[in-house]
Amino acid sequence: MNNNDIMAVLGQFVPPHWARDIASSGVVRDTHLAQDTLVLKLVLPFVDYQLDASLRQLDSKLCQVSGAQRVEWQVSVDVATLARANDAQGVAGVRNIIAISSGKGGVGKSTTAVNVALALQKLGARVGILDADVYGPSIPMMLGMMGARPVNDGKTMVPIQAHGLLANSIGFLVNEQDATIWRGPMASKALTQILHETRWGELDYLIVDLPPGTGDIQITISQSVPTTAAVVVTTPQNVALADAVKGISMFRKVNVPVLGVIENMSYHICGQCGHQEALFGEGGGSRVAQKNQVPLLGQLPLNARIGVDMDKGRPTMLVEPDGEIAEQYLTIAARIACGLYFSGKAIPTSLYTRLV
Ligand SMILES: Nc1ncnc2c1ncn2[C@@H]1O[C@H](COP(=O)(O)OP(=O)(O)OP(=O)(O)O)[C@@H](O)[C@H]1O
Repeated sequence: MNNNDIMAVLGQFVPPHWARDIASSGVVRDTHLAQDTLVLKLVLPFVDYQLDASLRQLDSKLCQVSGAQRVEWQVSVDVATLARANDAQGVAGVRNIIAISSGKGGVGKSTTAVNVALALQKLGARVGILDADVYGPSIPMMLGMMGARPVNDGKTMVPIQAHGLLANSIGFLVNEQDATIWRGPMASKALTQILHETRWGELDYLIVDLPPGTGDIQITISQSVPTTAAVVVTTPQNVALADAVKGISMFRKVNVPVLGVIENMSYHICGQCGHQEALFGEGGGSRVAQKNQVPLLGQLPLNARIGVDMDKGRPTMLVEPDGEIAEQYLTIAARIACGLYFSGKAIPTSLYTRLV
């Protein structure tokens, strides 16, 4: 067996969502023949969705060049730490922080943040979620954890565990009325404290649900969280799209890379006849994405079940894990994870130092 022939086959294949082919992505750790089986060991620095199926397309070619009868793919994940925006110092144990934002309120940013976090987890990552929406923390409700209180030893907090996610929110710590009167610097100070004083353990991705808008408060918070990259959620209405553009430019001003745009409530599917209708116009999200040279990461339907279930603390990813909507969240999560890796610069993952 000639290894160069095998790498040549792998070098011609770019899996969906990837920016480079398998050979030049540096993920191939070992190739060897075990009797009539070609064993290929890959270690991915990001989580992916449905990679196995696409790798299978290479089997016959690989058998041809290696003389093997079958191919065994051994794929595992060790998520890389990517350089943070502005080379900011990281949070102990947290490899990557992804901010989810929206220029406008009520577009489904928190709904998307929770479902994307659960999707990343389903793809094999260790995931946390930080509710930075100081003026309307909705993560406790969306995770079905209203009234929960993180255990506090005076210095650090143990995050709330919900459906396998580690979560913290201002909503777990103070009354909503108290938070809403905070001004920008106080809100961002409180948030920085929560971020650094939570015992996150080891996380591959920490999803941060930012407050909606593009004003001073959002800028201060974006700068006080050592973000790796951001995602902008919008709906297709013109007003929301205009604010999404503002969101993208806000992140660019503070040098935070934007991984792409998610269009929520893109179209409505009639519960009776299945008819699909673009209630708020078509193509808005993709126009914004194209114009600003970022990918459109996905389009989610306006679906009463997403809203009703979420408001009861039952995210769609959990209620219908094998449904069409879950599949869309999984694809979006894979695009985010791949985009983060291929657009960033991997840095050494520092050893987890326990906060004491
Ligand atoms: N795709 C969807 N289909 C139907 N309902 C949705 C969808 N996405 C979100 N919703 C519902 O819309 C409402 C607003 O969603 P959410 O709280 O996630 O928005 P938001 O952008 O985070 O709002 P804000 O930041 O202003 O608090 C919620 O009741 C939620 O359940």
